[in-house]
Amino acid sequence: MTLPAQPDLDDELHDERTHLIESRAALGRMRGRAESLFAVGADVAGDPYGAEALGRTLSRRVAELADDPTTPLFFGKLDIDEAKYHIGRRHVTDDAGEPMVLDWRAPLSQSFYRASVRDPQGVATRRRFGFVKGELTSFEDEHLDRGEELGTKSRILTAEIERPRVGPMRDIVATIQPEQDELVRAELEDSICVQGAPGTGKTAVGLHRAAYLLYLHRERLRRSGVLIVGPNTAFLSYISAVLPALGEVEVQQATVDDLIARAPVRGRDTEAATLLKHDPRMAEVLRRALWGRLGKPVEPIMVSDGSYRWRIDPEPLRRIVDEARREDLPYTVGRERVRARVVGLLQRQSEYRTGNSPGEGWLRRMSKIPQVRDFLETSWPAVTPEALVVGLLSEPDVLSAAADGILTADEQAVLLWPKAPRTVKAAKFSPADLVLLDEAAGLLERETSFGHVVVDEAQDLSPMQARAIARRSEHGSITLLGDLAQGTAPWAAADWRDTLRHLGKPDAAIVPLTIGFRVPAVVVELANKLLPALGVDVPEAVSLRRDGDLAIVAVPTPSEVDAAMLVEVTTALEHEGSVAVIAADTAVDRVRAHLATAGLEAATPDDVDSEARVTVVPATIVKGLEYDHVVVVEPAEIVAAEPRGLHRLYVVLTRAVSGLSVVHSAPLPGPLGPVPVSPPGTAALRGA
Ligand SMILES: Nc1ncnc2c1ncn2[C@@H]1O[C@H](COP(=O)(O)OP(=O)(O)OP(=O)(O)O)[C@@H](O)[C@H]1O
Repeated sequence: MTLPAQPDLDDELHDERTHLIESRAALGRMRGRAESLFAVGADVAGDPYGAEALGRTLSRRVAELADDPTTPLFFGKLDIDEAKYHIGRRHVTDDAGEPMVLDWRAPLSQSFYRASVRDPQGVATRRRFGFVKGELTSFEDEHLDRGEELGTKSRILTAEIERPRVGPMRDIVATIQPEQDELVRAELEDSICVQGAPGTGKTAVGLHRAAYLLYLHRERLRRSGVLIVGPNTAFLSYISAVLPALGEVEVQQATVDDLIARAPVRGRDTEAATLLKHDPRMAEVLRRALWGRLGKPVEPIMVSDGSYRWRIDPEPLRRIVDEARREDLPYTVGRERVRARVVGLLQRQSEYRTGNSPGEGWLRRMSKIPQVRDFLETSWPAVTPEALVVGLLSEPDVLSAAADGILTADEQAVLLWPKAPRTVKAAKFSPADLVLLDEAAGLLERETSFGHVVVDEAQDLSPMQARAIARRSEHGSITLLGDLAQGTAPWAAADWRDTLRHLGKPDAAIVPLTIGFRVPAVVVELANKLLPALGVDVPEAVSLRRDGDLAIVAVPTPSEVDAAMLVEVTTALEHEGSVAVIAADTAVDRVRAHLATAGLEAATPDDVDSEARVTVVPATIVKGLEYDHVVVVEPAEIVAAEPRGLHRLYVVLTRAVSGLSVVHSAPLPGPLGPVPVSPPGTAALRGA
């Protein structure tokens, strides 16, 4: 490793700074050219549609070329076969088109992440740059050709992961680790499932994979789209800046609830009904309820057409219905096919008798005549997802016919609404009904499929939610990210194969990530005590971080908890970085009020741009988030609040980047046991 301390190194640093200034200027010119093209775009495009499309492309290009002066334009350099390549966030070329900075996703850049002494990939020297607020301040060389390799001991990697956290998530392009890079650069066709302990970089990997795939398959994925699914809006706003910083401005982000929100939620369910509605058996019940609506044609179709009479007997009608049914099409598509075939039979009779081919108008008229409409209404009736679900949940006969042999009588009773709504429109759907509506909609019509879907915190997907995502990725691939130990939903997965099956990707590879970049070793050690009680088989996290503090603060009575919390918050505020107070949901208002009386206004977790340094976060929202210092209030209360409370506590205890304080008056939940007081890091037991 070399540091820029000697004169020749200073010269090198100077040269690198010059290259940075010149690259920024070149990027500015690229952007200028894109902006002037954008300005004249409307004039050169031949028609309004062309102008619109061109305008969109050019404005996207302008946005992609934005330069953020606070982040380095390049962060690394490769010395390969005497040639030198700077690696950065996007391609920058000089006026002659010669590369000044290579995009980190370019094939050549892969060696920056993967080359090693054992497999140098032609790299003689790998250089990493240290930056402060966009200013180049240092560099670090590994002369692979001389057997020098730093791995995770890189000073620049250490500085990056120990950096105090503030605000939203940042990209990790400068320090992606080899095992992460393999996932980021996996083929578009490959669906993968990443099982990783807290802070192992799953979210980071998923977002960088999206950016990588968009780079490599730009046109294809722009057409089909890339979707990121996260657990809640606080999480989505936390990650929202990462892809734009990588130049990707068109990726959709949504929660599963957003995806399936086809009706307003106005109703509630019992816990038992919610569970049942998320059960994959409901897919079969709905399927039967829908297809059970088909009727056997018994009447002929007889049509008077001017001086002609056409007739189709029940037998050919039955054949048409049976054949269309066997084709296994979405219900609505099948219905239209039946209509078209019936009209086709009428057309053939007409051609045979008149010797002429009837025109478009005749065909349209025949497809709408009452006889054809009535036939369809009895043998393949029109239905909406809402009508199907309302029928199932409010008509005992419909439910028992569809659920026979699938749901017990008791289960059916749990599902049935006490009173049927007067009309389908008046139905009050619960959140769980929305998964049924989405399933029903998927039976009726095919969803458009994204080219790639990244699903974060996937351990909490119910089978029915997984099916909703499967419908949106039928022709695409998936990156599934999660940690079975962090499963808090009642239907949380115990085995990734089950989730993958529901997602329609049963053969996806399951890949572990085990190096923790967030949580200090002393805190990981505490959280890991919960693992044996969580009932899942996952590898423990191994923290890269030797720094960090843990304090367990015991107070004698509940009334003293808030005061102790305030002391921890105030102490944490003496250091750089964000501070979060995480409490049981029911305690959040009280905690917030206590902070306010001390003059500390606290932000809410979805307000990532807030000036406030302290955020109060309900335990149920904190999944996927991280804060520099975390104060956990009364763990026993967090555990008691829900059936999978220990899993929730595991999530809560693994949010801290530099320090964790646990404040309690009730005994700590069993598995936490005695607290470590020895190195690594510092752990302290405080108490009144
Ligand atoms: N290669 C890396 N270099 C620098 N920082 C990294 C790297 N990988 C991950 N990190 C950082 O570690 C932290 C945790 O990453 P991330 O949130 O992606 O983990 P996760 O596995 O999704 O965690 P959780 O299970 O808690 O949701 C983030 O601050 C991220 O930027």
